Amino acid sequence: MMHLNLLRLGACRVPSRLMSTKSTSVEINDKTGVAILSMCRPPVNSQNVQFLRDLKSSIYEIENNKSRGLILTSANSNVFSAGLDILEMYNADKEQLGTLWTELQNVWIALYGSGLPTAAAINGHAPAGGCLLATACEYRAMLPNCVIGLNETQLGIIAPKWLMSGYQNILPQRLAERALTQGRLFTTEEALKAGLIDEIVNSKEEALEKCLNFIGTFAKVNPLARSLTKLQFRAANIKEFEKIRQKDVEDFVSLASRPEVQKVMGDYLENLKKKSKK
Ligand SMILES: CCCCCCCCCC/C=C\CC(=O)SCCNC(=O)CCNC(=O)[C@H](O)C(C)(C)COP(=O)(O)OP(=O)(O)OC[C@H]1O[C@@H](n2cnc3c(N)ncnc32)[C@H](O)[C@@H]1OP(=O)(O)O
Repeated sequence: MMHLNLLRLGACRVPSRLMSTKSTSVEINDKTGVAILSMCRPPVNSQNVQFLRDLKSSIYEIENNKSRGLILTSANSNVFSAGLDILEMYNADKEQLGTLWTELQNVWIALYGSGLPTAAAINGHAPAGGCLLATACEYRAMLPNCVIGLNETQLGIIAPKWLMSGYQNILPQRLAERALTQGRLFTTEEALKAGLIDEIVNSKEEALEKCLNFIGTFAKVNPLARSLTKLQFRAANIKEFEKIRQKDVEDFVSLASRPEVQKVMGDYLENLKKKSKK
């Protein structure tokens, strides 16, 4: 209840500090100390190089400002994030592909490895890279009638191990393996049943409130002890990722630049465009 009141106050009277980049905005409520990081790259928060750089710098800024927690959400009305910007991968040269993948890695490690309590207010669809961001957080509240999941195999591509880490942290091994091999997109209701999200909410405001309440559960816990404990759970995945980081970029570039993969991207884009014009 106290957190709810603080949130309400935050909407009107409590001073808050604002920071923004071209495609993100951050509001830190001075009373709660919690930062709300909104992704705002219309129409679907697709992840291009600039967007990923903005996201990374906002995450580090929040971390360096000693905020009490980070809530990730979207400024768009029905999409949390549509994942990697396929337009930026299609017909791109190897250098551009390498840069895109490096920036995706940078954002993931910034969020997954953050010592702060992190929560995702998933106010829209979260396929592929959108799911990656949500599952890098510690808690998820999601609106009904949306989808979330790692659908890479449906696109004929493979999500590398680090990209599956968040998923594997959350889902039982058997379920994670099945969902990843099927490239399954879960509806909100299925995601709750599977444990991929923590709560279904009726509005973005309620999602933010639930996230704030989650972060509030650590109010009496020593922040350093909390953070080190969290990172102990994540250390093996982070270490594994650091070992293969450069090779992973090379593998991605080699896969994504193959003519048959480029053709899949072109066809996929065309279908997306046809669908959006209907
Ligand atoms: C595809 C092959 C990639 C091969 C590379 C190898 C990679 C290996 C590891 C993989 C790791 C991450 C992969 C990814 O993240 S790939 C991206 C996967 N994303 C998706 O499959 C989501 C696609 N989008 C949707 O399903 C829907 O857009 C939505 C998110 C459910 C929202 O639906 P909507 O009805 O609200 O909006 P819609 O009309 O579909 O779209 C509006 C406009 O946005 C364009 N658009 C949508 N998604 C993307 C995207 N990911 N990249 C670029 N552009 C996108 C869409 O085309 C519409 O544009 P326009 O209005 O027609 O111009």
